[in-house]
Amino acid sequence: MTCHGDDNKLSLDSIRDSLIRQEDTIIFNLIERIKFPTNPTLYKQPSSFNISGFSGSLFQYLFQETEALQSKVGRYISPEENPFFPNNLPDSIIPPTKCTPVLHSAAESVNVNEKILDVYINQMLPLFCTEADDIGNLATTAACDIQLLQALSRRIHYGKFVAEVKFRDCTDEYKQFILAQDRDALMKLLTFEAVEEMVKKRVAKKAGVFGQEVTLNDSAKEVKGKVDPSLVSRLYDEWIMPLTKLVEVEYLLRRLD
Ligand SMILES: C=C(O[C@@H]1C=C(C(=O)O)C=C[C@H]1O)C(=O)O
Repeated sequence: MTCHGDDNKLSLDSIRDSLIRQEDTIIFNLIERIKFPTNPTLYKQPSSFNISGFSGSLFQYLFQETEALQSKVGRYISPEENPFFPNNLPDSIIPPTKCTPVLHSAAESVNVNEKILDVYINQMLPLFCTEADDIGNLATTAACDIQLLQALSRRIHYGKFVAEVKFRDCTDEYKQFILAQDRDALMKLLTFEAVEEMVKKRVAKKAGVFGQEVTLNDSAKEVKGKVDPSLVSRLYDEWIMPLTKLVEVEYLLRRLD
């Protein structure tokens, strides 16, 4: 994890630049995941496969084991990373970094990964993937899921950094609504519709560019891209940005604790 430099360099522009760069990661991981069908067998609880001592789905098993291994090598030392299965994670063998904490200590209690996982399995996958099982590629499909879910989680929980900067820039305005525990007022104050419109347009454009088939035959006819740009824009509009703002509100409500 890179330190966010000294606090003076922390700005809304620098945070937004990171969100823009994270669009690439999300779109490329989405393109990789939708190579496979929904693979409902992966997420069926309890699993139709015999996983000794485990009652969840095959996907939960794979994801929990992956997070446990990543936790051992320090993934969750970074305030940018939030686990999907935070209970009983093993300690890191890597010592904590010497970065000056940017976020309020209450940031650790803001985790919307349960919502992210629910939306992902029940709404996103059926929207982007064909409904079928591909039993021969369960592990590869799950690996794509984990990469994409961690990219989505990192982006959505970046809302903590956005909220911290907005709080520092307009402390008095935010303080009055935090003390009143006024969620609606906080949501209104932190929302920038013009920025959201640019995000939706930019991710659609990126999806079109990143999803292109590249050939050496210049006369080849235009083929359908790997991912529907309008669906990527909808992903941001209906889930990613609202969940990011939810993280912002939840963080702000705890900012004066
Ligand atoms: C992330 C921000 O806060 C809100 C959420 C946005 C998003 O999720 O992309 C964009 C603008 C704001 O409505 C921001 O102001 O940049």
